[in-house]
Amino acid sequence: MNDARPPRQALRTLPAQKRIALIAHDGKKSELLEWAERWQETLRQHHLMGTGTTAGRLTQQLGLTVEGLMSGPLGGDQQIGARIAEQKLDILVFFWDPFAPQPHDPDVKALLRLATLWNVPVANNAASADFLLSSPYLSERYDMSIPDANAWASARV
Ligand SMILES: O=C(CO)COP(=O)(O)O
Repeated sequence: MNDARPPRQALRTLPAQKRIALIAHDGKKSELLEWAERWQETLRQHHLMGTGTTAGRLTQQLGLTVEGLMSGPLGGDQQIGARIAEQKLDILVFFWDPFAPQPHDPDVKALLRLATLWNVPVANNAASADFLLSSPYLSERYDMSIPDANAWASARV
């Protein structure tokens, strides 16, 4: 089995104003909307993005400005994953539904894998999202470790 791993870690500093992705599967959308309503004043201070339907609901029901990407089953999870790989996302709030298999389950798994790999803070439910948004790091710069992509590439040529 290939067990290659990045040989070194690099430093990444998250900005004080965070780029936050908000995503919910259909069975969890009302829960996310309720949660976001409670946190809307805090959320307004950051840059928000989301998969198509989730972003549309947040804008329509709460008046939040949310950059809407493609709907999840059409590639939205992959777009958020690409933001992570490019260090353009700081926090992921993803209420995925443990009771409903999704047609795009491989995309969901890929997104969660990239978030873990790149050390992105993730909340999968309302309680973990409460903890994340009440962290003092939310409104401060924050230093963290990520895989050193250059060291990884040069170790493999
Ligand atoms: O399916 C999703 C995440 O996997 C969410 O997509 P929508 O926000 O477009 O419903």
